[in-house]
Amino acid sequence: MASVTLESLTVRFGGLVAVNELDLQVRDGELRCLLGPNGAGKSTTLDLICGKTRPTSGRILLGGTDITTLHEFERARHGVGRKFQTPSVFKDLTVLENLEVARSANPSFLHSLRVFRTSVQGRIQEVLDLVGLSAEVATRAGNLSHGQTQWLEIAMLLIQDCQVLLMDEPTAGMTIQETEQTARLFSQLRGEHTMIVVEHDMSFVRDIAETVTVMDMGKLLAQGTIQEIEADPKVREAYLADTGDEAHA
Ligand SMILES: Nc1ncnc2c1ncn2[C@@H]1O[C@H](COP(=O)(O)OP(=O)(O)OP(=O)(O)O)[C@@H](O)[C@H]1O
Repeated sequence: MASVTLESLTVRFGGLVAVNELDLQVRDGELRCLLGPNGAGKSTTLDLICGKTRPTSGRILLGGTDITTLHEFERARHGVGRKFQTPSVFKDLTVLENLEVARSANPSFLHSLRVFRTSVQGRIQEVLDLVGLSAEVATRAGNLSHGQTQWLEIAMLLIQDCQVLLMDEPTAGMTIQETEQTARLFSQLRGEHTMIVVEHDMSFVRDIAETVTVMDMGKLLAQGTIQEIEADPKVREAYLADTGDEAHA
């Protein structure tokens, strides 16, 4: 079970309440889009879930387990993976070497046994196929395109068996083709992983969205299908007018 539940989650930075009594429930295997204007608290919410930031109050549950007080590395061991806006791949290593390093960053008992090496290699191949990097195994990560670098970083989370994928603006800087390929990848990951995706690209959100959550000033502003969200006057006022995307709403 990898559902994510936030209960009245709050974090203060001095006088600023960046996330304010946020309640959120994301089902096991769901792909949830998180929208909102700049400074709404979206990235901070991901920081709270992965353990980079500690809440002032409230609870975070993974499945039935309260992970609120766990350190970031302990949450990673529970399968929580975070992809930041700036990719953190090793540029001097090949695609394959990056995946091997990622795999060894989360060693399990079975992983270290020789007999399982073939299955690890099989899994690496499976992940490479999934993210579309099979032809690039020997390419230095520094020579990948921007989109390929993002996919490699996602592959590094998948190879660590992350059940929960927290993605912060995964398509930022991508070409239209790369964005479309990322939408296809996310559709394949849906059902297998619980995903929370912060995005500003509304056409991408329309392609991938099931339920959309909109935040504003640290609070939940609206939640529903993309059609409901785009028709919601509160959302149009607080957010969509800013994205230049209101014509589609
Ligand atoms: N470590 C921190 N210390 C102090 N203030 C912070 C910290 N992290 C975030 N903030 C503030 O909290 C608020 C929410 O920031 P956050 O980055 O979560 O917004 P966001 O919705 O992700 O915005 P954007 O779409 O611009 O990335 C902002 O006012 C930000 O300046």
